[in-house]
Amino acid sequence: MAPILSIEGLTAGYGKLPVLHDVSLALEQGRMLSIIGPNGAGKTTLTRAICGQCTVMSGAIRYDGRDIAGWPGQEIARAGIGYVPQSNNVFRALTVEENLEMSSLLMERAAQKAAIEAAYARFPRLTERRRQVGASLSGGERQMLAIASALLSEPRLLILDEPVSGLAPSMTDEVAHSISQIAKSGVTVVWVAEENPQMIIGLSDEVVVMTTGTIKLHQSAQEMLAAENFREIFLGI
Ligand SMILES: Nc1ncnc2c1ncn2[C@@H]1O[C@H](COP(=O)(O)OP(=O)(O)OP(=O)(O)O)[C@@H](O)[C@H]1O
Repeated sequence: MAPILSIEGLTAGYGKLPVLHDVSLALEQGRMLSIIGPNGAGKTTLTRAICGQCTVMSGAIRYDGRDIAGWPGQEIARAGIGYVPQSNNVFRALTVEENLEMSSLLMERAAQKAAIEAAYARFPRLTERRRQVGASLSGGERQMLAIASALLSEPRLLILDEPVSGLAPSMTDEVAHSISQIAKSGVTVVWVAEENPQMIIGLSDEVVVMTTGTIKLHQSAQEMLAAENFREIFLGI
């Protein structure tokens, strides 16, 4: 099967400054990939490059067979890639319900209603808070809303930047469980993980370790967890 995402020799960054250097990566449909690495390794920049939010200097980003490198973010979203950045990912002044409506504006009314109900079914916590504004949600509830909003357009690839960082342990478990369910439903998930790497890798199929704008290691989650130098990989990188 051809990979749903295939990155070849990608150099990308901000303005004229490259941050990613010659990055190559392939991911099959339905897999869950976690990206780990120290601060400044380029994890966020890699997710931004895929989603059309930084400058691609060279290389290809093939999604579903098409080279989307350099496409505007909106077209990439329309092609089926959902993106949840780490912060500023909900409309803070709007209620939960209004956030979901905003993210499904282009749908027909009946389809929109059904999609929003499906979002509440997936995240029951949001149902209880449907009249609360984004700014008043807890960190975990905000991530749930951001993920629910991204799912409304039914992406086949969902990219999440540190969705559980800074959350309380019980919220971390709840959000991580939801993401795992999303992956089980057939959506390909790319997940940037900073905290709780062991738990996140345990839920993933594959792991990429990044350092200084390059991919240092790409292996199965099982291999990574079984590696004798597992702790070194995290503490040493
Ligand atoms: N908007 C920007 N403009 C210029 N340089 C940037 C910008 N955003 C990030 N960088 C630089 O790109 C490099 C990689 O940052 P990036 O955020 O991708 O790393 P990261 O692995 O996600 O780390 P962190 O976990 O700290 O977010 C850093 O040196 C950072 O300073």
